Amino acid sequence: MSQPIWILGASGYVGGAYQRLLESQGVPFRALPRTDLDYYNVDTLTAALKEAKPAFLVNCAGYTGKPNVDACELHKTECLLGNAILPGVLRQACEATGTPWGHVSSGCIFTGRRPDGGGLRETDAPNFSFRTNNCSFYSGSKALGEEVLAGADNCFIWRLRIPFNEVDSPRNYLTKLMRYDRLLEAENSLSQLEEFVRATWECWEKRVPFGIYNVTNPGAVTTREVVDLIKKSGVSNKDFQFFSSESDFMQKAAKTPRSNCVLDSSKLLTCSIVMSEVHDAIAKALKNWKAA
Ligand SMILES: NC(=O)C1=CN([C@@H]2O[C@H](COP(=O)(O)OP(=O)(O)OC[C@H]3O[C@@H](n4cnc5c(N)ncnc54)[C@H](OP(=O)(O)O)[C@@H]3O)[C@@H](O)[C@H]2O)C=CC1
Ligand SMILES: Cc1cn([C@H]2C[C@H](O)[C@@H](COP(=O)(O)OP(=O)(O)O[C@H]3O[C@@H](C)C(=O)[C@@H](O)[C@H]3O)O2)c(=O)[nH]c1=O
Repeated sequence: MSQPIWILGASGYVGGAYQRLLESQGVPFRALPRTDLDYYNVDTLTAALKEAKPAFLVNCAGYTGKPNVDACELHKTECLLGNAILPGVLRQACEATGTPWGHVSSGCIFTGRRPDGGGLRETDAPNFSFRTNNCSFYSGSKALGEEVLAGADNCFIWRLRIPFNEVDSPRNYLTKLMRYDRLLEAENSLSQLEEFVRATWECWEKRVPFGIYNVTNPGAVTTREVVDLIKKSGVSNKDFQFFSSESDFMQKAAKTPRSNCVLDSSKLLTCSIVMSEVHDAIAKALKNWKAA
């Protein structure tokens, strides 16, 4: 029998969804918190991988900032360690031991769309990063994390983007929109959390080629469209107020700019990994809305 899958960052929002998925599929796994294994130490991690020989490692560990990425502006060391250094440590240890693995990256290393109006692809260079000097510290650190993984053997880079599902929670994009006093009008790709983890797991199950994948629900949605879906569902009938512009948002509610972007997720589809259309996924979450 193959060895259990390892999950780093299993105690987090994304890692929790991974645990639920593997549990539901009866796939043996080990959740490895930092307190049990110092996975930032390349020698410690390499030795542990050599001994346990996991069939696959999923990296859901990273530094996101709480309640949102504004906090990364105040915790730059943690942010760099979790998002830029850690992927390099994992690469070194996984390459040394021949361990296949997947890394949860973020679509927030992009802004806007492609110049031709299409969604940003896996082949496009990040345009919201320290290199382009227009980003939040969080986005810059995630783009560095991808740079560190360029050309890595045996590695998937999965880009998640503003997760949501049907469970009311401060980490859920739908909850955030219902709780913020005022909203930023923007166009974005989003990832339904359970569809994201299922799609990433399918990458490994189907042995699709290693490399970068945009793991977002096909299509794009504006904040106003999401608000309309919320109202239509009856989950909230709040009188939603909007900022007059991005600079109004920056002045009144944010410490650092946000990435608003549209990703093209067709590469995933070419591997026969299907996610539902984004408006449908939001409507479904709202239809099944429940307390945490
Ligand atoms: N949530 C989001 O909106 C999005 C998240 N992502 C990415 O997904 C990954 C997981 O995010 P999410 O689950 O939301 O994050 P959480 O903060 O909920 O969980 C992250 C987990 O990472 C581990 N960890 C390792 N180093 C650190 C550190 N320095 N500070 C804090 N936690 C650390 C912890 O697990 P333990 O203590 O068990 O080791 C923690 O539970 C991150 O890489 C993030 O960049 C990408 C796009 C959107
Ligand atoms: C603070 C704030 C945000 N917003 C908008 C901005 C943005 O479009 C959306 C989410 O912004 P937040 O500040 O809540 O979340 P933020 O921390 O920017 O979320 C990001 O987290 C990291 C971990 C990622 O990787 C990103 O993909 C994304 O999910 O809500 C408002 O409308 N009003 C507000 O008052």
